[in-house]
Amino acid sequence: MAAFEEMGVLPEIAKAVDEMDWTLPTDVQNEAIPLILGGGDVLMAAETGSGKTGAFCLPILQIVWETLKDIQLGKTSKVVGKEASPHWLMSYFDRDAGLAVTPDGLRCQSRDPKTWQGVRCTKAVTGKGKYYFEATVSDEGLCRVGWATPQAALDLGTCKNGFGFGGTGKKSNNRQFDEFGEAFGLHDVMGCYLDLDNMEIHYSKNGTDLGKAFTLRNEFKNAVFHPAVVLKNAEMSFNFGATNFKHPPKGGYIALCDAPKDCTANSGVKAGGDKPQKVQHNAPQAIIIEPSRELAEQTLKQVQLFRTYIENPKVRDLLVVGGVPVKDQIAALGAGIDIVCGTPGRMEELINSGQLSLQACKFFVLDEADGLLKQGHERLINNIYNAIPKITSDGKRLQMVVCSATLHSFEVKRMAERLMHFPTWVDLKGEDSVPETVHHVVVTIDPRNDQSWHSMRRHVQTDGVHAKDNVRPGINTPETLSEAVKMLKGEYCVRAIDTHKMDMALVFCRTKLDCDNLERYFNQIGGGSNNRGNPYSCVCLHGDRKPAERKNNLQSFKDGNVKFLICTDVAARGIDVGGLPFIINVTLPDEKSNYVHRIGRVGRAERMGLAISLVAAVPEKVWYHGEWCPSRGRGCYNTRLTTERGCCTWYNEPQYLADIEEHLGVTIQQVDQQMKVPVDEFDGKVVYGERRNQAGSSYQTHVEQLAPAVRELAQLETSTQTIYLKRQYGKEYPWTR
Ligand SMILES: Nc1ncnc2c1ncn2[C@@H]1O[C@H](COP(=O)(O)OP(=O)(O)OP(=O)(O)O)[C@@H](O)[C@H]1O
Repeated sequence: MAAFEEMGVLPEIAKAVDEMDWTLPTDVQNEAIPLILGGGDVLMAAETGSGKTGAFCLPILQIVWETLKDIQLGKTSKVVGKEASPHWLMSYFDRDAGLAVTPDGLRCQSRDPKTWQGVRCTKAVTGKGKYYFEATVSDEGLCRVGWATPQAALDLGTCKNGFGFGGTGKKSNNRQFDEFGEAFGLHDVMGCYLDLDNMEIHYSKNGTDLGKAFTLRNEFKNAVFHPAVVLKNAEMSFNFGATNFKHPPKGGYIALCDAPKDCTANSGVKAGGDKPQKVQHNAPQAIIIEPSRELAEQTLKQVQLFRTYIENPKVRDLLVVGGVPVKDQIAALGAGIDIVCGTPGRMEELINSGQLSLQACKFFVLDEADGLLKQGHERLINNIYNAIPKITSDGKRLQMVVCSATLHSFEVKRMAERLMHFPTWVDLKGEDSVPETVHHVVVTIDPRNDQSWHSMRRHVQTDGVHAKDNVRPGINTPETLSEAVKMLKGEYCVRAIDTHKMDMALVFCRTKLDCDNLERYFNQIGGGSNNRGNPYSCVCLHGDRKPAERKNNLQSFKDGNVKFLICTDVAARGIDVGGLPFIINVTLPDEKSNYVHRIGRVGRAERMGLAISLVAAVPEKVWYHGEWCPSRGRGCYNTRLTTERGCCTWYNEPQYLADIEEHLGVTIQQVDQQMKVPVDEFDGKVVYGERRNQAGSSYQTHVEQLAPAVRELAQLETSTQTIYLKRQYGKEYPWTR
């Protein structure tokens, strides 16, 4: 049996995985897949390129398919068993689709803020007797509780057959709402009394009698009465008498579960029966949120590969990202969708407009969660979370999966504590770390020592922050040195490419303008963008490029049509380019976790990779357009500092480097201006982009290194034995000499 199947993965999915050449699960997959399949919340904090995407997509796809299969068959075996249960439970079948019932049948929840969602009990009383049950408000919201005949509308109290008492202090029957008792809310225990001998319905609140609410007309003489509730964005728990009541009834009332056999009736609604569960088309089972369009596309692609052999029913997925016409997404939602993967903005738009319903959602995934929080999406995450029913419509608990290579931030932990349900950390290192397959080095650029910029005839166009300053060789003002850093960085970047004969690399710049300038420079020195032999052929990926261009550029880089992808941090997280050998950081990110993500674009799936960071030894003045900048950078020439209401700041790279080193607990290897990486510095000679050589090329040097220690050990062993023999036998043996 294939390794993935042994973990409980469906054979159809395992076959697809096999065809992707994934013979063994990665460590994080080994831990996370069974946890998610088992129904747990998971925080996945494994390093970049360790296979986290598969670790959540695969089990989610499997559970979504299994649920669809159950719906297709009109039942789930577990629930059918419950419906036939001798106990008094809220019904799985006799309910509105947007209301969820816990597997024990004693708690109901609806998270639909707009419509009422109702449910009846599996059992009922009829004929004679006085019966009691308790309903406790276990989460804020609107609720109406009471008694209903099988003919009643699930929206209790809106037809003649349903009798309800609502939290606003109103009783209702046949749409007539009248003041009664008093309002009730969170934690209040409502006593519901049905007196079939005197044909009356009473209520109590926390043990205090509120009096008679209804007198039942003669037509109800032999009617069947089920406990019933209707909720709007609320939750109630029920006790039909299986456990001790909070406020035991007086006056001859008995618990419903003690009702004599001849006075009880069962619900007529069964699985696949006259009221099949409605499937809401625009209500997917899984919502996956990604911080960028590219990442959302990539994750959905993974789902699509996994579902290659999944049939009958098929699992339908949808990409929900901005920058493309929303009408296609609405049409797809209307036709029926099971898994939605997208970016926060468009997702919010569709949810708020009611086009995307969260009623059937059972998986809420936040990929690159720390990135989403840093982008300011906490409010949106909370809103979505609050709108999803915490108990899914088939009685299971909502599962949350949160992942990133850098999850160890206070914000993520706080969010996890608030939203997740006893999450398990799948965290192989316990801290943010760099995979062994990533070699990372820094090159210091010091224009005071390297004065080649004095006589540069051609250089990358700089970003213009010093346009109004007097900068020229010979005066070592901070502004001149800053301008020199910008000029030198272009040269060092080209030198890194030449030295390592790079023909595929991601190049990270700080701003969109820096990306555009570097792209132009690469094309200039390489003979133009149309030159097929351009050794520096490149495209850009950043937020100012149109979605279609971004998509094409990423694809042509992945396909090897261009050698370099010059990008901002938009491509730092998650982007997976198979076997990418190199990245260059033209400027270090000011956010230390982004360093981990950027360099993690190499060294993925056991391939070796090299990351070179160019670090200025002197401060560099750079653009910093905040919300105070009216154009947010476009055509902005305000070169004053932010402290003077301007849009520039001094960037201190040595400080950022120190922060990154402290965060990772390592000193990053420095290399000289020629950027040669010593071959024995890491684990022997490696070929970047190729698979990691576990014992191959470095084996020889290992033997040489260990030989003296082994010789010493052998000598110690000999002398120990000699001493033993001498002591034991008191004379020298010839072979011990
Ligand atoms: N079991 C496996 N066997 C072989 N390759 C795998 C396996 N799992 C994942 N991969 C490959 O490893 C690469 C990295 O996987 P993935 O993109 O899921 O990493 P990640 O942990 O999400 O990284 P990041 O933190 O950068 O987003 C992908 O190319 C993927 O196809």
